[in-house]
Amino acid sequence: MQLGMIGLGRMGANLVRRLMRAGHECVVWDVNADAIAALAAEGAVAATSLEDLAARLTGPRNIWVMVPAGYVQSTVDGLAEVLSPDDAVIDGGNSYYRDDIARAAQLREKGIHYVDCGTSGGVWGLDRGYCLMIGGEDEVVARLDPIWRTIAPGAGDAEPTPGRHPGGTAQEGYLHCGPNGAGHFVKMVHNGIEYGVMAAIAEGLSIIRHADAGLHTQEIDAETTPLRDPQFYQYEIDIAEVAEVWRRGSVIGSWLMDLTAAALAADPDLSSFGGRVSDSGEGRWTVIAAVEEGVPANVIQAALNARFSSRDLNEFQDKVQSAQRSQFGGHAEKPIVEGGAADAAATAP
Ligand SMILES: O=C(O)[C@H](O)[C@@H](O)[C@H](O)[C@H](O)COP(=O)(O)O
Repeated sequence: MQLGMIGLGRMGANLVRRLMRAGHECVVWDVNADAIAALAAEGAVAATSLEDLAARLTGPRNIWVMVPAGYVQSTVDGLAEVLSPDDAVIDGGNSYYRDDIARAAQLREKGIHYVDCGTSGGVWGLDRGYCLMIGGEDEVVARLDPIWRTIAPGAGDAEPTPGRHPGGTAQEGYLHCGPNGAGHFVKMVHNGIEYGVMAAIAEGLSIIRHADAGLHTQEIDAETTPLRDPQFYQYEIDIAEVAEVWRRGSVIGSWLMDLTAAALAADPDLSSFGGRVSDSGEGRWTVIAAVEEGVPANVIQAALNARFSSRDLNEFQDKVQSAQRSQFGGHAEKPIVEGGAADAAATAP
């Protein structure tokens, strides 16, 4: 099948490679001419502009957009000018589902189809395949089935889910979730879950890493809150090895655990990271949806807040709390002791 690809960054380029490996023809365009040339050298058809991309595709055209979030709308606007009725635009990025609904309506006025596709798998997807969460009209989603089937992982050697009625595409790694926006809605929540799982693994490993706190009590001067029971925190446990053993048959073994173990094996102290955890919006949107639906989402919201705190966005409110303690009790902030127990108030009056 023929597909146009706009945006040849890590995700877009690897999608093209995976499609070409399976014999699909890809016509590619990017603002970066080097990225186009690299894929052309691997067999893709190079386009020189949006107009040229459209001219090189046979109708009805199918064009996948894989550009940074801030460029999706301008790309859709540009495509609206060069495409024809029954052509289809697929947004494979992490767009907000409400934007999908608006973009689908915008293109529908010209008879152009819009499909939102949450694409999970990151830089590993070229070989592992990408999990696809799709939103759009039935007919156009069905027409793109050869594309979904190629990009998705397939059933592979995963055992069928016991008790599940066989059939459908979910077992192949792609799912038509509903009308426009539904694909990105499911991907949004997927990423919210991702925040929670990541945070839980990170917190657990940090608790184990600090299980040596009782060995450092002598370094803590009288100004700090003492560790209440230092005899219970005498463990120097290699967390890289813990992450590794958790990969082997444990309940919490997962791809995120695999990646965590790989990161710790490469750099046990994670010294190349500053610990300021970014976010691209998906967690915020998940929490907004949860609030608007009235659904408790304690874990996801806490994980999102932890990301904000990691970037010192809590700094002023924490100063306010220290000021309040100072005001009502004359309490001073205690110094932070490297390697000591967290400044718990367990023994403080
Ligand atoms: O499923 C995936 O492959 C990932 O979720 C992918 O989509 C991306 O790595 C996140 O969007 C990062 O999101 P944050 O920047 O919000 O952590």
